[in-house]
Amino acid sequence: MILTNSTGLAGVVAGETAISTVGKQGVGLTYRGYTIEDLAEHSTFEEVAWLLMHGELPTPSQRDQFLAKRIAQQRISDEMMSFLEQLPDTSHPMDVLRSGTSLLGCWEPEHSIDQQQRIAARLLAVFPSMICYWYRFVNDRFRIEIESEQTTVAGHFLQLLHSGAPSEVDRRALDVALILYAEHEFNASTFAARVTASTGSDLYSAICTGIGTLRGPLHGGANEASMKMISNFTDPEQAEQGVLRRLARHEKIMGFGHRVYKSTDPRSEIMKRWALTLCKQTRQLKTYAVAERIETVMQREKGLFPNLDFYSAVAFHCLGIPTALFTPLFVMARTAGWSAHVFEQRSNNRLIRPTANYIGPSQRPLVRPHQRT
Ligand SMILES: CC(=O)SCCNC(=O)CCNC(=O)[C@H](O)C(C)(C)COP(=O)(O)OP(=O)(O)OC[C@H]1O[C@@H](n2cnc3c(N)ncnc32)[C@H](O)[C@@H]1OP(=O)(O)O
Ligand SMILES: O=C([O-])CC(=O)C(=O)O
Repeated sequence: MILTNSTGLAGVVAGETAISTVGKQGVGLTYRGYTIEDLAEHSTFEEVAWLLMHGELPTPSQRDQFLAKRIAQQRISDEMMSFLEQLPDTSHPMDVLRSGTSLLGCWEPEHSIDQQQRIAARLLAVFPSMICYWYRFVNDRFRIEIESEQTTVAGHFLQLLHSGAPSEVDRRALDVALILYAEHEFNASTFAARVTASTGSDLYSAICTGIGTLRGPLHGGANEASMKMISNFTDPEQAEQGVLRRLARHEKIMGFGHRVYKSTDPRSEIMKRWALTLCKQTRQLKTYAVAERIETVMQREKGLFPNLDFYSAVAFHCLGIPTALFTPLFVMARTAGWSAHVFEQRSNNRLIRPTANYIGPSQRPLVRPHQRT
């Protein structure tokens, strides 16, 4: 038996994957052999989702069919709308997505593994509709039309959120963020989803597992937490003092550090450029300056670099996206990666069930209730 005392399974190889490489020798990211830089420059989120779930980039006709299917599958039923309207206004949008996924699993269950690609595509198409319908109902008391002429997830999401077609720059900025968020090897939520899949469970359950695991601030919740922190500061000097005070209290600064990358997160460099473009466009250069100063202070004081969540938060903010919807955007993208991992797990499955090193009391006689003090 192999025993590891690595807390958090750091550095432990927990399986094999052909989907992505993260930080080989501490740097770089590829999806199915393509670098993240090439994909972010020349591809689209829908092509990347196809690549992850099918293993190869789509041909032009496969891509067009996938886009057409996305439009056909973005609808939500009257029952779903009525369910969303009944949720408490105070619900966290991640809880809304997790519950919506569960319900969809009741209404459109996965009866056999042949349906897995169709269900994954349906989830990718329906999440923007689900979250925007709920968000606009709760905040504006307005029942939005779910149909839009947008062919992409990014365009559809922005159109439903803002009740108007996004500019091409805005749509592409979100599209690139979705590409960068789509997949990341055995991160916590993907690994959790694979554990669920390994028991022979259905795809909806694995996605619910992923959403629940992603929600925490040490993982996907960090983009929301980053923005809340950035918003506290009105200028770079105030940001520097604020971060120094937090570090002195041994607090973590959300959006910094990574388990696998050692010197930089390659996705952050791409997202930082988009954040600058969007901050210029919306005249929010002060927000960008605050973010850059936090980056400088973290590098100087802790030798830590921003991860994807940090500048994504700045970019999403400039796109007019409410902070509470930042982590749901991560879900919309990572559903492609989670699904690809579930398919891969299923294709060569063995129950994932490690063992624990027992550190509790040694065997002892039962103390009867009247003897307990
Ligand atoms: C897309 C994503 O999900 S990326 C991750 C998003 N999460 C975050 O941004 C949350 C903030 N970051 C962190 O909490 C961590 O860096 C993690 C969870 C990402 C990685 O954690 P681990 O590999 O377990 O590193 P760990 O938390 O043990 O940190 C190692 C040391 O660096 C410090 N450190 C790590 N990240 C940070 C941070 N963001 N702020 C301040 N200190 C930090 C820790 O305090 C610890 O210091 P110590 O050795 O003096 O106690
Ligand atoms: O890989 C990780 O641990 C976290 C991460 O960056 C991701 O899931 O995108």
